[in-house]
Amino acid sequence: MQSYSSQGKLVRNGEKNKLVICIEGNIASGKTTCLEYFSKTSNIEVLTEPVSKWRNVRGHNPLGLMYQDPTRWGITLQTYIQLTMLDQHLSTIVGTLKHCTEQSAPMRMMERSIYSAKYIFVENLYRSGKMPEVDFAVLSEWFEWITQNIAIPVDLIVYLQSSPQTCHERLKERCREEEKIIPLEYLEAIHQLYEDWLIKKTSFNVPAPVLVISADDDLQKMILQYEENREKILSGSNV
Ligand SMILES: Nc1ncnc2c1ncn2[C@@H]1O[C@H](COP(=O)(O)OP(=O)(O)O)[C@@H](O)[C@H]1O
Ligand SMILES: Nc1ccn([C@H]2C[C@H](O)[C@@H](COP(=O)(O)O)O2)c(=O)n1
Repeated sequence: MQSYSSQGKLVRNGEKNKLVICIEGNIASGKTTCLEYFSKTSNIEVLTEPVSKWRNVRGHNPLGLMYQDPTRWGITLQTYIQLTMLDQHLSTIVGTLKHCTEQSAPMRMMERSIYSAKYIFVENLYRSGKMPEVDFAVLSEWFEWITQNIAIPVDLIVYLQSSPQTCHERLKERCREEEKIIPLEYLEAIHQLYEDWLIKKTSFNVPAPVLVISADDDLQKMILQYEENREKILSGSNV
């Protein structure tokens, strides 16, 4: 079922009252770990990035191909990521949420968003000279059509702000096959784009208030920070 917003954008039925929180941050900054922690909370639907799809679409691995040859495969991966992120933004809550009551509206916590896919990763490929101008133009046309015609509400962005060095250490520990060739400079470029977007707010539209959590700490300290910020996060507020 669908309807239209006051701006004429397509809206999925029943989506209007649901809080949407996006967890943003560099590669291996701890987003999935954060989502796992909050998945134990009642009434939260957690959506991690569909990385398994990016590694296997009908037997092909666009994530691996992109790291091997970004100029050739960047558009392939990013087109697919844009589709899968849109699918996540629009998907309806599945299954029964733990202890869901009528008084407390269900909440969705997502890893990243269609916005960071474009403003961070596509932008990085383009600025670093690894995405041909025509590929960038086509992706931009798609992104603009989607965001102008479909309501993609986000209520709060939680930015896990971490140093590129920390991410590099964690990435090596996680040891995802495709990512073994990622140099520190790549994480530095992604970090800078995130800072310009969410901290300095000088690059692109920020679709929601931003709550910044420093993410260089060990796991125990991160849990303390999540608890300190729990109320803000669950009410979709950064103040
Ligand atoms: N606060 C932390 N301290 C140390 N290691 C961490 C911390 N948070 C996550 N990790 C580890 O770092 C790696 C990347 O974390 P992950 O949550 O997968 O990051 P992301 O989802 O942002 O890519 C994983 O191996 C994870 O176990
Ligand atoms: N738009 C995107 C989003 C993610 N990636 C890459 C970066 C990582 O190698 C992998 C998963 O990210 P993580 O959750 O570990 O931060 O996908 C990309 O290239 N473009």
